[in-house]
Amino acid sequence: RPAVVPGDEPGLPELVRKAAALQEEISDGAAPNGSAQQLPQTIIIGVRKGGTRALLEMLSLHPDVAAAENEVHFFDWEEHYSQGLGWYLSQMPFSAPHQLTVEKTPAYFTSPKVPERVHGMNPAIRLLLILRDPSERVLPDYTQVFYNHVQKRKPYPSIEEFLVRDGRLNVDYKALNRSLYHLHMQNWLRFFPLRRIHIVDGDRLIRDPFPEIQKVERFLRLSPQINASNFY
Ligand SMILES: Nc1ncnc2c1ncn2[C@@H]1O[C@H](COP(=O)(O)OS(=O)(=O)O)[C@@H](OP(=O)(O)O)[C@H]1O
Repeated sequence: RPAVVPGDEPGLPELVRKAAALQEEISDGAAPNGSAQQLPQTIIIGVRKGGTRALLEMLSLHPDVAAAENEVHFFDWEEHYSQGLGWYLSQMPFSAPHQLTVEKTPAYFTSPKVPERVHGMNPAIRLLLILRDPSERVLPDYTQVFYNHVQKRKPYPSIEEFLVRDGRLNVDYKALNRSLYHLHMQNWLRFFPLRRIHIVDGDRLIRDPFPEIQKVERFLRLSPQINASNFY
């Protein structure tokens, strides 16, 4: 249970006013077809290697969704966060007023400062979190770094050397620590009630994506537009 359950709406009118002012400043009247950049109304916060790219691509099938192509790293990288919401807005795609803007940055889930910062932007935001079997997830997390080293012809320790230290599981190993979902979840629940966080089952998303995507549509209050025939 969250220690603090903030009310949903306080601060929102102020945010909307700020965002409108920023949009005007940034889009400079040059937006195509009356579209504009909007701050995201939903964020895929993680987990790294959980299937975040697949989820974003699937969600992009919906005509009322506009997705930022790249990982923005606004709330977790100081050099971005220090530039303020205007910078964040400038990273968003142009969208029609009825569209939802979404960005995905998997590192948000495990960055302790991020929940408070996201809450500061919009306490009513809807968060998407895709999780998969935590022990399986560690492997691609290790493998990505391993391959980076191989490409540069640099040596890299075996995964066993990272996972076990002094005969015990090494929870300080980053790839393993990211799989300790309950620890990271506690940070989010201090700022957001559980009903604001929709958890996608990443293992099911691979086996049978359509039902998982239908749940996401309902959570985001999108009309049901994605079909079973979109998946083959
Ligand atoms: N439908 C579908 N299509 C393609 N890939 C899928 C899909 N569902 C899940 N996955 C698996 O997602 C893993 C990559 O996760 P992310 O996109 O979150 O990675 S990253 O954090 O952005 O680097 C990556 O896992 P590994 O194969 O274990 O590396 C993908 O296989």
